[in-house]
Amino acid sequence: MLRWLTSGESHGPALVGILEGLPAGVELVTKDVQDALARRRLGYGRGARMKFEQDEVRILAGLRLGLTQGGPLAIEIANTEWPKWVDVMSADPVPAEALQVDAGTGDVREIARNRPLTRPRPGHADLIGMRKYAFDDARPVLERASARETATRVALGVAAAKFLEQAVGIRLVSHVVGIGTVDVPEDAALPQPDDVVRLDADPVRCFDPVSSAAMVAEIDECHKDGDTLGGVVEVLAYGVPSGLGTYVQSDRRLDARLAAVLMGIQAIKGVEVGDGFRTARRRGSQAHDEIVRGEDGHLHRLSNRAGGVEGGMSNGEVLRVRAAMKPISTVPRALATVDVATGEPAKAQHQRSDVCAVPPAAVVAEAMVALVLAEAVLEKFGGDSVSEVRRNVEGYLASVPELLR
Ligand SMILES: Cc1cc2nc3c(=O)[nH]c(=O)nc-3n(C[C@H](O)[C@H](O)[C@H](O)COP(=O)(O)O)c2cc1C
Ligand SMILES: C=C(O[C@@H]1CC(C(=O)O)=C[C@@H](OP(=O)(O)O)[C@H]1O)C(=O)O
Repeated sequence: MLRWLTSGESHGPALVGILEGLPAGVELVTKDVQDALARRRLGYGRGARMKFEQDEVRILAGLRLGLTQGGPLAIEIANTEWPKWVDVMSADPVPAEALQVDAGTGDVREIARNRPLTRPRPGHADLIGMRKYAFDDARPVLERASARETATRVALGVAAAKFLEQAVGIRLVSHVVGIGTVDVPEDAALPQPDDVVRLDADPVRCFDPVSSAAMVAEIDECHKDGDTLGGVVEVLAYGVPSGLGTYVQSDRRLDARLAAVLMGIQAIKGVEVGDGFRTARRRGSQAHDEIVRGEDGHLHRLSNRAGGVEGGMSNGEVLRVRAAMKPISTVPRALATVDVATGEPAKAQHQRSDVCAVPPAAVVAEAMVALVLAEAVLEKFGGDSVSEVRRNVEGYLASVPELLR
């Protein structure tokens, strides 16, 4: 059983992630996590915070001399901006003067940090979080609802991805297929895992240069208009053996589990497996992936519209899932709201924000797919060490009858 949990606030001293159930013997070093976190910070349209804030990674437990030990992996991601937040986010009570609106310095940023947030943003968690947890200030809501938390999921996802590659040969890659009104053409080439360097270099993590330029132009236009954008990301997993997940119980279906973790990412409002919504508009003869026996004697598909999942199980083709992200809710041209301290109409609170965070959402989605695949691999094959899992995978593949291969 693989399970994970994250903790931490957006402006707290550190985020912490725990991943339990990973076998021993996964090769992992701190730099692997740092590289993935750096990738999550990329993306044209990200706000000022991404420039000055640094993630400081410390692997606290579960790893020794570059190998997982079988115990829970604990990763801390400290925030270099913490000194500015020690009073506002202090775990223990602080003297009232420390929280006064300008704390005596006259610094506008400090005033903004200390001021109670009472003008909830439509589309963010502010209003309902205040109502539900009985807060008169949205600060605690946005601190935990913030997608800063996704840094932890990306860190844990690195460990899962390393396990998948080393034990099973599964490799993942993520990219952006839509921002605003710009979509990558349906017949555009799919990136391979080794294309990650090219994707990192693209301003919007898009594999199609023409679409990428149009996406950048749309972000520029939107920024000028004081507005924000969403889009669509895609995750591909190569080398997934068939038989992960099952049709026998709905909550054990691989597609259901992928959808749940993708929907669990902040601002994701839709998920597609394979051609998803496009498949729904096709006739059956154009929707499914016909089966043929190739010259090698093995069964092959003539297409992969299903995205590598049939009957809730991986079918051995490339796994392909998409997630749709709504536009950022902190809209600079602030939306109408009500100041809940006075009951008066107001403009929603806005200090700064990303204009578009679709590229980092792709990296987060990839991490979540890695975690679910690692969980499904361990469920199907079991094993307490990488070598044991590898042996079990090989044993299963060898046991598949000739005519079903
Ligand atoms: C990587 C990433 C970065 C985000 N950056 C911002 C941001 O700068 N400002 C903002 O208002 N929302 C941002 N969001 C979206 C909010 O976290 C999200 O809208 C909020 O949690 C409410 O979404 P929900 O209704 O899906 O929970 C970001 C989301 C992701 C995944
Ligand atoms: C810090 C990150 O993303 C943040 C996610 C976020 C939100 O509301 O989700 C709002 C922004 O923070 P702030 O409101 O402080 O400017 C983003 O910068 C990150 O991804 O590391």
